[in-house]
Amino acid sequence: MENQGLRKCLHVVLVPAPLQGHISPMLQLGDVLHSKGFSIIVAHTIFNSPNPSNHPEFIFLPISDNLSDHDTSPGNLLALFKSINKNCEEPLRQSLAHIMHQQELGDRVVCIIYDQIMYFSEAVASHLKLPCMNFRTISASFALAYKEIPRLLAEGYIPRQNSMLQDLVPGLFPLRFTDMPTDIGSLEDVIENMELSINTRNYSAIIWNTVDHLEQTALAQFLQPRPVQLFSVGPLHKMASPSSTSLLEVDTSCISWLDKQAPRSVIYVSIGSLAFMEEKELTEMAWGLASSGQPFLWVVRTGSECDSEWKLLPKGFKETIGERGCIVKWAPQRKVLAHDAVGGFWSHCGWNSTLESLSEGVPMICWPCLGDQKVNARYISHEWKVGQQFEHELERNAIKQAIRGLMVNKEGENTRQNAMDIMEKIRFSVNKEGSSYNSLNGLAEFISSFQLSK
Ligand SMILES: O=c1ccn([C@@H]2O[C@H](COP(=O)(O)OP(=O)(O)O[C@H]3O[C@H](CO)[C@@H](O)[C@H](O)[C@H]3O)[C@@H](O)[C@H]2O)c(=O)[nH]1
Repeated sequence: MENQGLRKCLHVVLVPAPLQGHISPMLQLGDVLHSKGFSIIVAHTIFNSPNPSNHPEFIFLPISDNLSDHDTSPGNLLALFKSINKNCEEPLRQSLAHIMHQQELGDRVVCIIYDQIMYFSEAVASHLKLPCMNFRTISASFALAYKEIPRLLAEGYIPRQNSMLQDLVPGLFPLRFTDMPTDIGSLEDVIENMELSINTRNYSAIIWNTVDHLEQTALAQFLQPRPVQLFSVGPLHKMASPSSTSLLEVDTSCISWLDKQAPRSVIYVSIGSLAFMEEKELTEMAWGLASSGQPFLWVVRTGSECDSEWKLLPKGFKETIGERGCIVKWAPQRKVLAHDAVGGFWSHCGWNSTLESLSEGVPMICWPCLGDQKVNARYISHEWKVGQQFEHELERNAIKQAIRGLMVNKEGENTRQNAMDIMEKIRFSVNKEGSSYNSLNGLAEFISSFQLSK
């Protein structure tokens, strides 16, 4: 039962991790909770701060972090997460204590919802005697694979010889050892990071940006042997307002270019906010796209030292492709994937991109780069069968064949049909009485109950 009038005075504190793939779903969660009547406080690091002007309905609370010059390249992520957890606890505690003691908020702050990476928030919640909830922006399938690493180590399955990396992992079908998340840092780092998140399990519930239809089995397995209240409320971008959650400036000019392309003819290429292509890989990708014969929209991210994406691309490429290719630094991805002209997505398989593609019925070519992406790619290609995994060296002929295989050849037709079927299931889950819709209402009731029990 909705009780929006009562909720208006209840404030929920969100603590997003300062990375694009984490901030977006947290702001979307804030948006849907706001639509359920709650007031939203976003307690964010100054480093990679979200843009408050995109969300005038939220209160933004900057937390000092000493992170101004931190590097978000993949090799430095674990160090970044450790710095955040070391530096941010006290500033968050002080900022929240301050606003809670202000007359107008009083005891109306009801709970903290924190990104899994921001686990220092648990100590803050405990200090302020607030309940807290853990928010997951990754797939449950990945979380399960990560959680199983100690078992696989104890049973002697990992580390594994290179020649046996294609074997299936016992108990984790369809994953192979090569898909396992043991490359996030050293194996010790993986274990330490995981221990930290397991040991800090004092949260009242997990909120997961996923869909039961896709991940029910992984979710159930993940929750064993210590079940906890779970709300699977994804894909959040389908339930939130379309306000921008982007940290980078979006180039919308590609939409008018897409308007001129034939339905389902365009291959969209993007590898998210963290991964980069090396110069040689960019060259191969460029000539692979050129020789595929398909129109393409390619997000080529430049480092700050290079002001034009074209400077990174091979000589003669621009002239060769003419109007057939559109290159941008950062695209309005959700709009792009929803556009009729887009027929395929060459993706790194970040979880947000995966959910965004599945929600629009766009089949994928999976080119995972880091972290959870190999697990997602395996599920996309072998469980949901909505994509084809690219496992060759990034070389122009292989790229051309993969693109034509998905976009033109007969083999892509089944993949496309599966993607359309999954799109329908996702639409059903976010509509009235669907699993995510119901889960979101359950979450709103759960949060309201914190106030009643005060
Ligand atoms: O030109 C672009 C490219 C991307 N995006 C958006 O950026 C987000 C990218 O998120 P994601 O696909 O999850 O990739 P990453 O940014 O790489 O996200 C990190 O965080 C995710 C969630 O934890 C993980 O699944 C990824 O592996 C990890 O790299 C998506 O919402 C996209 O819509 C744009 O708006 N414009």
